Amino acid sequence: MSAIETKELTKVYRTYKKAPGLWGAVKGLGKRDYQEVRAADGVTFSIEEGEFVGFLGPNGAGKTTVLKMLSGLLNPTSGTAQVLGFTPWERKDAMKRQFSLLMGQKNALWWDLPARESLELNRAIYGIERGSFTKIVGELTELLDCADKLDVMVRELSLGERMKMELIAALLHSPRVLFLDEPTIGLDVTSQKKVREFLRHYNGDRKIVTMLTSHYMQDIEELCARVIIIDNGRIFFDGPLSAIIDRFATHKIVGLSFANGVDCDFAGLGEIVERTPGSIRLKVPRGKVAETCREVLGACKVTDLNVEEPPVEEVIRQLFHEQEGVTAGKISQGKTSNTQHPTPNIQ
Ligand SMILES: Nc1ncnc2c1ncn2[C@@H]1O[C@H](COP(=O)(O)OP(=O)(O)OP(=O)(O)O)[C@@H](O)[C@H]1O
Repeated sequence: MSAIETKELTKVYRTYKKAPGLWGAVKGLGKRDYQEVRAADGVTFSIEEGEFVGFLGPNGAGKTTVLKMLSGLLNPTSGTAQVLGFTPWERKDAMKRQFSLLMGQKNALWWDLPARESLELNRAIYGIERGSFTKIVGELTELLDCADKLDVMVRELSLGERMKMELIAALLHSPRVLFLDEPTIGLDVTSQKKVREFLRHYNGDRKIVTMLTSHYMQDIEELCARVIIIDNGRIFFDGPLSAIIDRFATHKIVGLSFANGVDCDFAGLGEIVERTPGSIRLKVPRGKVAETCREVLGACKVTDLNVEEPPVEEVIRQLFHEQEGVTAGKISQGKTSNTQHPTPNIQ
């Protein structure tokens, strides 16, 4: 059995749509208009023990909603899910002891207490023995390099230090499944790197199932072999990160070097993305690479030529940008984006 399995998992939020102003409030007392938001729409996937999966999508795609259902914080509208054999929204203690959800935008630690006190509270809640507690906190603080911050009030910690403490709190009971919702959000580059290194080490060591959402592509590139991409509540890609380029990249980068400086006219051959006195890099549609290379070699004195794939980060950003354009287009045409669900046009 897979560690996580969902079938047609769907969540429809029903929200009250208030007309503006005082008159709107009065009218709302009598008749209410509701709007439906289909935040997760038939989400189906499975994740095996030990996998580290990136869960990607533009803002409002439905990532947090799915993670909340998998953590038992939300009941679905329909569909099923199993986490370590449990139905999450039944909120069984046995499941609670085996998973953790860390939300980068929310605090799990007491703001006005040192982190150590919150960890002590979690120790009592999970019934962790004093000896194991001391060992686990010692190991995690050493790995995250933050032992000297355990007795500082949480509100006095920097964002990066606080996130390290949040990670320790999330891992104190040695969960088998970890849901991370933007754990590096707002962190400086050094803290992001430290958190990534820690997560890689921890997952490698413990083979813990990890699902990670992040808007920082470096997190995904460095940590996740597999990615699931969601938009408008629907999954439209599930596979190896490396396959994203094959499937979605629309162009390649052709690099050219010249002995006597760049002396050719590149108009019409492709978009120039970089230019130096002796070289040029062109963004060329995938289907035209061979033809472009032939033309350039025939017309210019080229000393070196190479063809590169675009960075995966750029491909994903472009993908999301296009998706957001599609959604914005729908809104501007007067349609409600979340109640109409054509499969994204890149399926
Ligand atoms: N409690 C709620 N009530 C009504 N609508 C909600 C609620 N929570 C989320 N939504 C809507 O559901 C959709 C999905 O939201 P969700 O937070 O799951 O997206 P997300 O992919 O996590 O986005 P982000 O990357 O911006 O955090 C959005 O349109 C959002 O406005």
